[in-house]
Amino acid sequence: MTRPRVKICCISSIEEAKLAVEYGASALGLVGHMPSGPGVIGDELIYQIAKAVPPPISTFLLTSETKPQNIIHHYKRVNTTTIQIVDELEKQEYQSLRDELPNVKLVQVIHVIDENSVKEAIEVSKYVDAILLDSGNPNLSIKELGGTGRTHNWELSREIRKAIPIPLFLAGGLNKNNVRQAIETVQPFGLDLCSSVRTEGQLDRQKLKDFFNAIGH
Ligand SMILES: O=C(O)c1ccccc1NCC(=O)[C@H](O)[C@H](O)COP(=O)(O)O
Repeated sequence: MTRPRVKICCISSIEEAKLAVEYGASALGLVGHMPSGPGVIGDELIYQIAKAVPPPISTFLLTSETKPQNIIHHYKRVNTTTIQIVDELEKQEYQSLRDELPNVKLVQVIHVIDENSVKEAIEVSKYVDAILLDSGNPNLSIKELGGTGRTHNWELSREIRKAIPIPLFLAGGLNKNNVRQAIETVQPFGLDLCSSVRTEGQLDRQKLKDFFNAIGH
C-alpha cells in the first residue's frame, strides 16, 4: 500500500495548524465562507494561520465563490499557497484564474454522486492541478459543499483516479477504521479529512495520532 499525503482540513487556529503538522500533515485546509458546514473561519484568521505555516506545508483556501473575480478577491485577502474550489465553475473561467494567479495551485472539488461525477472529474482535470473527491451535494437548496462526515462510492472514486492524469485527493468520512480500505480501493495521491479527528469542534491530539497510526505514518 503506498502511503498517501494527508491534508487536515477545518483548521481554526495556529495551534491546530502546528498540531496537524506535528503529526505529519503535508497540507492544511482553511475554510472560508460556506452555505453550511462545521469548519468555517473568517478571512483574517485564514490569513494569519497561512502566514504562520512553515514551508513546505501547503495551505488550501476553501472557497465557495464561483466567479473568477470573487475567487481572486477572496484569495488576495488570505494569501494561501493553493485554492480549493468547492462548488462548480464554468470551464472557461479557469483560465482567468491562471492568468491572474499564475503561481497559485488550483484544486477542484468533485462531489461524487453518480457516473456523471466521473465524467465531470475527467473534464475538469484538464484545467486544474489536482482533483479532490468529496461527499457533499451542491444540488440541495442549502448546498452541502463538504465537512459532511459521510463516505461516498469509492468504486467511482477509483474509476476517476484511474482516468485522470493529475493527483487525486480522497475526502468524505475518512476515519481511523476505514482509511486503509479507502487507500486500498482508491489508491489516492492524498487524503483529506475534517470531522473524524475532532471532538466538539476542536482538533483532538489522540484522534489525530490514531489516524496517522492507521495509515502507518
Ligand atoms: O467543514 C466545512 O465546514 C466545509 C464546508 C464546505 C466545504 C468544505 C468544508 N470542509 C472542508 C473539507 O474539505 C473537509 O475536509 C472534507 O469535506 C471532508 O470532511 P469530513 O467528511 O468531515 O472528513
